Amino acid sequence: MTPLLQAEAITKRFGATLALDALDLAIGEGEFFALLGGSGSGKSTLLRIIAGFEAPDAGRLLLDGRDIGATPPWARPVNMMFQSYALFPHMSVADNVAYGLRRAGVKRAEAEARIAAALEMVGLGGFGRRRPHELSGGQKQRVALARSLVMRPRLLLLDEPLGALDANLRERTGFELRALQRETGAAFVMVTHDQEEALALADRVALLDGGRVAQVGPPRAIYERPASRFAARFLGAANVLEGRATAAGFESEEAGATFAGDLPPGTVAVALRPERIRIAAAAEGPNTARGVVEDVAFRGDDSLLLVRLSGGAMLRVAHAEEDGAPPGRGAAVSLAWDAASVVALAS
Ligand SMILES: Nc1ncnc2c1ncn2[C@@H]1O[C@H](COP(=O)(O)OP(=O)(O)OP(=O)(O)O)[C@@H](O)[C@H]1O
Repeated sequence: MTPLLQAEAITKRFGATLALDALDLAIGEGEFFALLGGSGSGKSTLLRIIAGFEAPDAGRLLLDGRDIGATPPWARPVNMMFQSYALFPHMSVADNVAYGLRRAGVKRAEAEARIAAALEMVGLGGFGRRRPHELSGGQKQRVALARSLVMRPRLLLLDEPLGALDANLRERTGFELRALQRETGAAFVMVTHDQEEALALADRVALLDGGRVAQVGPPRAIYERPASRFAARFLGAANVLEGRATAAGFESEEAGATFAGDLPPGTVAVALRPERIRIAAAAEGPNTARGVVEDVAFRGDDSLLLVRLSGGAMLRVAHAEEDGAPPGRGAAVSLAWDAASVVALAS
């Protein structure tokens, strides 16, 4: 099957800055896709290139297998919802939503029906006559969404769609975005720097680093199996321990531990999630370590322990509430984990 959108070796420079570095990506029909990365990783630049607001220096952009490099933004079946929402303050909600339809020459009766349906879809039926300043932040965002959806794009680009919302509204809006995506059947491509948001919402996540895709896959797969030190640290803040592969497994001097498991020869480091480490009665053999608790932070469901290992490395350990009171600061602890929890990193 041809993917809806393919980016092939897209490169973009701004002066001396390489914003996108021969980036490859494929997005499927009706997929909820997240572009995740830190500041300056190239997320917004990629979004703007897909929308057609920016031209790449090299590489191709294909939609349904056809090159759309020369297609102007308005002629692409793509719509972008900006982080600022970019509503026209002097226009009513309905006129804001109507804007694209007018420009596309859609007849009045059809336009009115589509505007009403789009406002209904985002839960703003009856708000058509209001002005943007008479709306809350969440409602403004819905208007911006309705304005995009009314154009029936095949691909909707969302720049930090939850960024301006408070914590309560973020969760609700996240679920609503997914429902809208299923309802419309459009592919959604969301930019975010928030890994939790990307993992929670997207069918697939591309982790960007320095203008390249560091890893791409379904949330669970990239969370459970980060491929590199960067991915392991970025996604769920795993512990990353350096060492070398030996006959016994993977020896980490800084951990004072040997990691045994399914570790390929090219392993340069291992990742171990805080919630996969348990306090043990004793530390003997592989997949165990000793250390001293340096600090404890209560987090509700669990406590996060900072444990200084005998080899010198600091390990983050999640101690579940149901396992009783966590050891206190200064306590000497033995730690253990299952071989299956050790993730081999090749770079
Ligand atoms: N118009 C521009 N002129 C010069 N440099 C730019 C321009 N747009 C982006 N850049 C640079 O390109 C790189 C990628 O920027 P981009 O905005 O795509 O990153 P981002 O991942 O979206 O970051 P953020 O999360 O901070 O928005 C950055 O180093 C940025 O400074």
